[in-house]
Amino acid sequence: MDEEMDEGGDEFEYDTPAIPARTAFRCFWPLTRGLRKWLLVVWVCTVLAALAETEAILLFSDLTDHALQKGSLAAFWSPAGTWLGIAVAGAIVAYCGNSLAAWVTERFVLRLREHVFDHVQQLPPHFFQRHRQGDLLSRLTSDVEAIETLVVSGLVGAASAAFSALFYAVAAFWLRWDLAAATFVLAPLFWLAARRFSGSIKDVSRAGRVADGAITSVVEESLGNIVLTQAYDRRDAERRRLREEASAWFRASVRSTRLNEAYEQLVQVIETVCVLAVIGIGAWEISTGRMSLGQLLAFAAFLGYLYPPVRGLAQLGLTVTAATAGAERLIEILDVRPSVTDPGRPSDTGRPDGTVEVRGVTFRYPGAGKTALENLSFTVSPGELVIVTGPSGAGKSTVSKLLLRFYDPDAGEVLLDGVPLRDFPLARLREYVTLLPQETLVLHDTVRANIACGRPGASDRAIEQAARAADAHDFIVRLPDGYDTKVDPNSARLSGGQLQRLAIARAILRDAPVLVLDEPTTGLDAMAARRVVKPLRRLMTGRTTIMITHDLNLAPDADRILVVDRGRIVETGRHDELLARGGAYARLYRSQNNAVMDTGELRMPLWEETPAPVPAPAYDHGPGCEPYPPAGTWAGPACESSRQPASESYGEVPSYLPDGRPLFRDEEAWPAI
Ligand SMILES: Nc1ncnc2c1ncn2[C@@H]1O[C@H](COP(=O)(O)OP(=O)(O)OP(=O)(O)O)[C@@H](O)[C@H]1O
Repeated sequence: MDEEMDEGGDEFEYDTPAIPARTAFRCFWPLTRGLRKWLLVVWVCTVLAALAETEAILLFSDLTDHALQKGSLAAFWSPAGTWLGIAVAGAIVAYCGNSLAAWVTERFVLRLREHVFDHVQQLPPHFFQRHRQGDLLSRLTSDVEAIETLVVSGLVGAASAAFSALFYAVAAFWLRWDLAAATFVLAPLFWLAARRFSGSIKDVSRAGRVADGAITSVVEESLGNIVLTQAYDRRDAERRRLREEASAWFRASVRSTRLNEAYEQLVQVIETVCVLAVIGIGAWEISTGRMSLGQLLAFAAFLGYLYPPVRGLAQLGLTVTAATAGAERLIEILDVRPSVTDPGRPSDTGRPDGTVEVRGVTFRYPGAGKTALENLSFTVSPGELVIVTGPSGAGKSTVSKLLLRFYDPDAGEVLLDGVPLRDFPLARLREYVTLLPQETLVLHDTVRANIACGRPGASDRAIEQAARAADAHDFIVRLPDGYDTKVDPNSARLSGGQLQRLAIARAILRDAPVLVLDEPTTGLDAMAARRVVKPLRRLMTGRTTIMITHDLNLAPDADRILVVDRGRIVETGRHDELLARGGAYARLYRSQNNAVMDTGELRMPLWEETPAPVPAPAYDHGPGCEPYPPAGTWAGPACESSRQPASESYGEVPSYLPDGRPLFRDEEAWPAI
């Protein structure tokens, strides 16, 4: 991240705050809307199943005392029949309840995942720059499942366990209240044991989740950079990185198992103490004739049934505590607000003509120390091509982010046909303003779907016309399945230039009145860049185009060029005017011409370079700013040889190619589609 980020602090880079389970539960409970009646049914089923068990135990006591002890078969049939009936009914109820519980649980997970995913998709670009992708993935997958344990299974489990425990306890008290009271004295031991372990289990589970996210991040980053890894033989370094994160996960995982196991064994011991107490007291009661064997066995059975829910309740506390660690990580993301939202009262203007006005815009990235744009103003009329250029870090891409309304300016306004962007519903605004970003974005889908996402529902004919206009049709039909060939972001099947032409076809199909092109030829080799220029021209025809670029080959065609530096416009004019002025643009242009040739024959022979010792005049940004360019950064050594008085070198700028073709608008109009 940039220096200013460090100065300003990072709004996303803090430890995940600890949240009590109750708060986490309240945060996600609203998502159970519509499912709550089913939760109630699940709960009723659980209660009925517990009632059936209770009745079965009482019947068992009856059978022991009347059929077994007295050896009477006649006393067997009636309670046995009732028992069987209750067991079958209980089984059906339990089956229905458990199946319904699984349905409710999965629906909740589905809903939660969509909710978080939808939220994440609205977050501003800097959120993704400051969060590791792998960590986000882990939050969207395993942490989402953890919340389910907290909200749905946790709730149903707690209610079922509480009611089962209550029934068995009431039945035990009903059988022998004094014996029950004696054993219940030991019940708090379960609670004490759970309490003793809960803090450590939460810590270890939090550490495990963080490590899990880190592992996914390392794997994701490493595979994403596989060429770098292999070319620089970074396998050991990457393995070490993975090992570090995996070791953290290993430690957390082993510790978690140890804690859970220690808790389990402790509970077993407590249970044994309780059972022995019951048998001891029971033996004494039978010896004094105050209790029958059937009663003692039934009592022991109730205890046997009572402990799992009591234990479950205590265990549930631990599970919920562990799940809270996942909830904290999700809440941290859900608390990040999107930087822009739909207007309360959207403007109802129709399709705009495409006049874009940036009026006195100042903008600073959230958490950044310095402003990225400072009082920026310019207007682009429908059909005009304006190039925004300038040195790296000047604020060019930030302009594109404001034009697409990824952010709102801190001061000033961006307007489309005189209407502030914040008054357009976001979906409509992005129909009117199309971005062709620097990195070619490809969906994991067919070529056809990749183009069609410019205008969902477009006919095959329209898709093909767009592909033809983007000079993509020919290579598409040569693909194994033509338009139905699957491509993906890492596809080696298409070259950078082909992917770019696919993106152009998509933009042509979208047919927006305003186009924002962010470095459309950057990263392409000379041949590929040349093949992209024609389709680009077709795309731009008749639209308001704002092209952000370092590559000044298209500059002669621009109606205006804005040179931006440190967030301000430092020069504006047409290509030839600016060259003639001999200021920042001229130096930029000259430095580019002296740099690596990147678009081959597109580069125009603008002047004969004659070495001259005259230093380039410094550009003054105003009070407090360094002269432009700062020594040694702007017009580097490559420019030294070509510095010369502006009037001499840029007086006559050719506007035709050597072969007589005019620069840029040299094409026949492309038929509209
Ligand atoms: N997400 C961000 N958070 C904080 N500062 C940022 C962020 N993105 C960019 N900046 C800063 O804002 C300034 C303008 O950045 P911007 O990306 O607009 O420059 P640029 O002119 O497009 O550069 P380049 O030509 O290298 O792409 C730079 O100082 C940059 O460090």
